[in-house]
Amino acid sequence: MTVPPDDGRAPRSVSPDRAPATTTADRLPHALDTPEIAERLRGRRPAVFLDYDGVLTPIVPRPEDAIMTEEMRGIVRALAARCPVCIVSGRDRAVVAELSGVDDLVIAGSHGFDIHDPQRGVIEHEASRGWEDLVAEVTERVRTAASAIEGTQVEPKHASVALHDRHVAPDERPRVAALVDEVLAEHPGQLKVTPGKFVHEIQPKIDWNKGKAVTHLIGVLDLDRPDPDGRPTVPIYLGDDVTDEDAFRALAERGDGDHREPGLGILVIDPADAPGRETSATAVLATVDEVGRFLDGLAR
Ligand SMILES: O=P(O)(O)OC[C@H]1O[C@H](O[C@H]2O[C@H](CO)[C@@H](O)[C@H](O)[C@H]2O)[C@H](O)[C@@H](O)[C@@H]1O
Repeated sequence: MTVPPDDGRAPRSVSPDRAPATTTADRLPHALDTPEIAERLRGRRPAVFLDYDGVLTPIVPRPEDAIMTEEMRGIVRALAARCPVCIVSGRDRAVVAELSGVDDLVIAGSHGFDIHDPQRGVIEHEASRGWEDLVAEVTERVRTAASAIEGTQVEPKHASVALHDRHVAPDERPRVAALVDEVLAEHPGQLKVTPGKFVHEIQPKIDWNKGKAVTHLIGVLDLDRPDPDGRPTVPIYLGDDVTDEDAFRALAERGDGDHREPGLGILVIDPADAPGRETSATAVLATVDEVGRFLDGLAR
């Protein structure tokens, strides 16, 4: 295992019994270097949950250009032939299916609000519906107001609206934040905003997130039961964003005093870019290429 430089704090381990609740990105072991991950998976089956942007594709200037490469597609398909694989994205699931070119996987789109399994169809849950009119109204409001701010991009989604400001002049970005605050204030208690990479995600204020979606999927897909070879399942979640922390936490909390295998959270980030980033992940991968190598290793 790679041990970060000694600064007086205990080094981070991927072993669940010694893992603190959170750490910082620069203190995480590297997922390709640590034998502890292979150890945790020995005699067990992985179930892999994959965020899309920043994990399966690099972050690019325009959302519509984040197309998964043929190579990554091949790796994901090979992995899906060996174990359960689901994509869990902030994007709409139809968009994930289109950009990834993979339509035979379980996809939890719209931050887990909209889940679909090619075998079971739409997977219902407590946050599946009831917010449609609110989201439609807010999308229109944001679209109209954002047209006055140069460089904004509005991405309407199934259960949210994303207001991108990557191409807004830095001194104009406070106007975007003020617009988001205004919209939230117009719907007291009904909306929440989740931060992302140069994007404000306005969603219904419902206690639902990627962590809850992953936990729900583990139940629906019956992953807490041994597989046909009698192996227990270790869920693994790979993500790069703040919204992925809900999933890291959900997996870290599993197995605490119950019969289930605790999961592994893998943060995809170059720790040099965000050394102080607090995380509940258990290991790190620095790039999308490293994600490919890690998944390729799991698929063999
Ligand atoms: O949960 P994810 O699959 O990671 O999706 C998060 C958001 O990703 C997209 O926006 C981000 O990636 C774009 C392409 O690299 C980039 O141009 C943008 O600046 C990023 O914020 C997507 O457009 C959003 O809807 C997702 O919620």
